[in-house]
Amino acid sequence: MAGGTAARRAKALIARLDLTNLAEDCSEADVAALCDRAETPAGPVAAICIWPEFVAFARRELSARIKVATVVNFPMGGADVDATLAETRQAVADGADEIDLVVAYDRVESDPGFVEAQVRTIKAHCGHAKLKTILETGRLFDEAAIRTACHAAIAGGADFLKTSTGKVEVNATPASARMLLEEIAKAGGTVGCKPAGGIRTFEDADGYMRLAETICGSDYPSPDRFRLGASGVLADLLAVAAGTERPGGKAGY
Ligand SMILES: O=C[C@H](O)COP(=O)(O)O
Repeated sequence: MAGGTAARRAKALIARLDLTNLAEDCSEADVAALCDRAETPAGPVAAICIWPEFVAFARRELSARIKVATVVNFPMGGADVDATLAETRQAVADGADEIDLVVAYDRVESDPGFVEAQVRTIKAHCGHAKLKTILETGRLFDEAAIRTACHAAIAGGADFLKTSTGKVEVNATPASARMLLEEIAKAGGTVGCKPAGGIRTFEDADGYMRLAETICGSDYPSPDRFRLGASGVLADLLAVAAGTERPGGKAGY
């Protein structure tokens, strides 16, 4: 790949990044540092993704051009719908622009209608906020279950399909992202896609954007339709964008 191309793609990936800190011990100081990092030398990231208790603080810290995303029913996906609804309402009232909902993934195979209804109910209370549905693909039994989860979330009105929480053994994989993108394409290509979890390098990130371009078309992965959820890829993307030495001693482009 030519250097200029890699640098351009790294910048494009930064503009599509949900810069994440969902560490158990995340503090307000960590969120303040995340807000600072979100305005990068290569331009702003798309969003930061943080725990709900930090949404109001982050909204005050960040310029309006960077979205605040938060998580509900996270990470297990097992809370009842009323509890998730309360979390969602509070997050929206606090200024969240995007809600990342863990769907009831353990019910996908036995009762996909429950997942569809869960998504529809939460979506109805998102107001202006976009709803990203975390399918936790690494915990779904097989390809058929992943595709069923996609159908349920899309039917429920999801704005995005997101692969993973980043909290289980198997997070985003090219195979799972491909399934999400294929189902999005079949449904008309308007729903967004967010591979998340375990994305650490420019090559990982760019591979997902290339998949999106291949499956949904070169115009598909705009920042309002394609995101990457990652806590640990920004430094590598910045190094590739700037043509400087990459973390871990990888050769620069
Ligand atoms: O939603 C995004 C994920 O939680 C981030 O996972 P990661 O820490 O493996 O990058």
